[in-house]
Amino acid sequence: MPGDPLRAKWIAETFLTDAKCYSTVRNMFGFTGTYNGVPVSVQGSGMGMPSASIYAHELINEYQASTLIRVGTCGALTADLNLRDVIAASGSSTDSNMNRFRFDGLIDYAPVADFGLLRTAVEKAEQKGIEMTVGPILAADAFYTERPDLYDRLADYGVLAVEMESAALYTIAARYKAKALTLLTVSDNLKTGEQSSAQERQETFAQMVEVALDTAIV
Ligand SMILES: O=P(O)(O)O[C@H]1O[C@H](CO)[C@@H](O)[C@H]1O
Ligand SMILES: O=c1cc[nH]c(=O)[nH]1
Repeated sequence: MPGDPLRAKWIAETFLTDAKCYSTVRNMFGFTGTYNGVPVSVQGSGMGMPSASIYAHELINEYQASTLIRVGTCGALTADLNLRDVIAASGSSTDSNMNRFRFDGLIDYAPVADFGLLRTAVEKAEQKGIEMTVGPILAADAFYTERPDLYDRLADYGVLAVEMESAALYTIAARYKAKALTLLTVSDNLKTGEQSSAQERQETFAQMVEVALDTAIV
């Protein structure tokens, strides 16, 4: 599940065999094909938790999807991370109100990756010689923050990067007994101001997507 529907198209065309487009609703493309002989779908999720929540909910509850792997981009919160680094999100803090609403504001629910998927992704990355950093991230409602000080504070607590979907994905998967994982490529570094080029993004996406697909079919 990439956020960008055109990335879904690129993944289907580049990595899947006999991929067929099953949905163009809202231009949020979805494709099903096979990867190493195993049926796999790739579905855009859009940007942000409200959009991604709809696709995750329906994939699980209406199409019996049991494994959801997000392949996205993120902004690094620490200067230690370089552009194009690949991250596996073990857990996802959020500033979204969705889970506060879910738990009446009484519980700070901790959305986490499925451990089996995370372990498999780490193994697959190691086998491919792809360096992958595992750790917690932030799923933010807003792309443009007016509180960079809070991002610095999160970094003090080990939070690696910010994106906009993972907390909802992990929560919905947990709720409906599916497995979920978020893999990310660092496209920006919020501390250094570096940004990767379109060409660089594409090259690193390939590594991240291969790890995701190898993990999905185990
Ligand atoms: O590259 P994708 O998967 O869209 O992910 C990141 O990019 C978008 C913001 O530019 C947000 O969706 C964020 O989570
Ligand atoms: O800075 C960034 C880069 C990608 N995605 C985000 O949400 N933030």
